[in-house]
Amino acid sequence: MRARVLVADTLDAAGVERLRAEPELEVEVRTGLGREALVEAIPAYDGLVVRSSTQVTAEVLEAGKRLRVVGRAGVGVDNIDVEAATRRGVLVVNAPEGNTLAAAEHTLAMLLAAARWIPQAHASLVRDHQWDRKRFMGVQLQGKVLGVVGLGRIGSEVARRARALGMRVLAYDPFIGPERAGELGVELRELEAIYPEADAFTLHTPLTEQTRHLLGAEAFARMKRGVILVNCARGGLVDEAALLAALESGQVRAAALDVFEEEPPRSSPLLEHPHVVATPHLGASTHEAQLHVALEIAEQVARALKGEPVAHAVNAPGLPPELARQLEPYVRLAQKLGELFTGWASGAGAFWPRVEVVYSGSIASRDVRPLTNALLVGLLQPVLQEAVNAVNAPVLARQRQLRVNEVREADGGGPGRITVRAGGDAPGSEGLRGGAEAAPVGGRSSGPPQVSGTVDDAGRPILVAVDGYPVHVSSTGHVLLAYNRDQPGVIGAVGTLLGQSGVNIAFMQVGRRRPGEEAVMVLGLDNPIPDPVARRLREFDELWHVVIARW
Ligand SMILES: NC(=O)c1ccc[n+]([C@@H]2O[C@H](COP(=O)([O-])OP(=O)(O)OC[C@H]3O[C@@H](n4cnc5c(N)ncnc54)[C@H](O)[C@@H]3O)[C@@H](O)[C@H]2O)c1
Ligand SMILES: O=C(O)[C@H](O)COP(=O)(O)O
Repeated sequence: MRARVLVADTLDAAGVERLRAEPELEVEVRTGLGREALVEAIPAYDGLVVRSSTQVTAEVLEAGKRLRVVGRAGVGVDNIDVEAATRRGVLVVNAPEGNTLAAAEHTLAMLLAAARWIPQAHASLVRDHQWDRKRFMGVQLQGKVLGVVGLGRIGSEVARRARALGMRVLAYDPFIGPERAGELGVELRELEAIYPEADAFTLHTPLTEQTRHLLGAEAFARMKRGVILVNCARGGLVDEAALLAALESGQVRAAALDVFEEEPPRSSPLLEHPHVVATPHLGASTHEAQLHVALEIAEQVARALKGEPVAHAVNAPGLPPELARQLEPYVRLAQKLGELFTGWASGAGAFWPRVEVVYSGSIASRDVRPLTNALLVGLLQPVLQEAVNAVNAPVLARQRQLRVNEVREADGGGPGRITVRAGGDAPGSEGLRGGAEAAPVGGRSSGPPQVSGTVDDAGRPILVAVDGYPVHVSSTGHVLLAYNRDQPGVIGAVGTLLGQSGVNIAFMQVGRRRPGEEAVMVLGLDNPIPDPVARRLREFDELWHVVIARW
């Protein structure tokens, strides 16, 4: 069945075409759906594409039983309940680069408009037919101080342009280092220190619980009298009631607003104020920006629905495309090892609350977060009813107090190798199960479980060791894993029983350290082992820890 994608906000036609070019996608454009209509429609879709108008609430996500990805054609994801999406395993992707220049240019346009009363003068001349050259006295920007709050993509481009206008730029961004500020010719300051210095302020942070009402009555009171405020980021960053009061008192000379706490703003007194310059959330509205974000999001939504790695995942670790391609075989390997580990470990009824993953060889020096995520998917999926994926696996692991400790062994070159083993201290972790040390719950006769794998030149996952015993399993399918006593007749007896039950053995390997001692047996099977046969295998005296799994 083809995956269905709903485009719920206006998206450049090129983006819709890009999605429609995917043969396995069926795309529908239905803009302007209200809350109820969206909740009713969403169960039929696997992907949803929005801009800032559609509210992707927990209710929408809950209703979207098939939903796998929400694409935001733009930067801000404050209209998407990312937490709810993560809990439900829905990937959220955005297109953060396509509209940077549009938003930066709009910010400058708004700053200049407010400094020179351009919309007010235009309305006076064109609408009221007044030739009034005294009322609209402006202020010069050259030599003035601009306070930039948030020196990310847009803030940086605004700072560059403000510098070109001859402004001194002071910036507040706790997550940006002085080197970056230095490159931009910007001075980093605490916000408090910028208040009394800046002639104009411009906001460029995301709207989060930390930044909501970042500028309120107290902040306005500390600013220079006659300051200009520009907000082309998010309405919620400013306490609008406090801004209105500051405009009325003249503390704020002018406010240039592209965004509002409520959009569209219903009967906001700010819109009536003569010192307000306003646009209806047009920061990203250039042909160029819309084309870029539409193509960027279409590409990512298509990739996500095909199960391919994406560049701008908001709620899962993202990787640059090249690195993602290189790591892809190891992602598959990590998930397979996770599944096998869970099967092997639970074979004796044991539950291992702590797991250690060791990365060695060429992958040891890479960003291994996607691999650990894939491992979590593999560890959890066999024991959970709900669908587990790279988005919700960390949340589900936390809920189940499963901790994975990453260990990297020096990169000695050669192909990457992943070993998953029981135990290992998760740094900073609380004691598990009432403070007990990492220990299996249940019994196991053959020591802590451990599985290791690598990938071959074709990118196929290879199982190379079980509990430290060397094996080499490359083909995929059903496998039987067991410990056996290394003595004549055991392997033959297993083969006979399986043969009599119609189970064909594709290959057989025995990993042993010394002849005559215990060994690990791995059998590749063309068909699954029926339960009664599995039971009889478990009754063999010379065979123990019999596990039927998939590789
Ligand atoms: N008006 C529009 O149409 C329009 C268009 C594009 C983007 N936006 C909005 O502009 C904002 C910035 O977008 P961007 O692409 O530059 O994002 P970005 O992620 O590149 O930059 C945001 C910056 O804010 C900083 N930041 C986060 N919390 C902060 C805090 N508490 N105090 C100070 N700085 C903080 C981050 O460190 C980061 O550098 C977003 O809110 C986005 O939604 C609006
Ligand atoms: O965060 C963004 O990208 C902007 O606010 C643009 O929003 P829009 O896609 O609704 O124009």
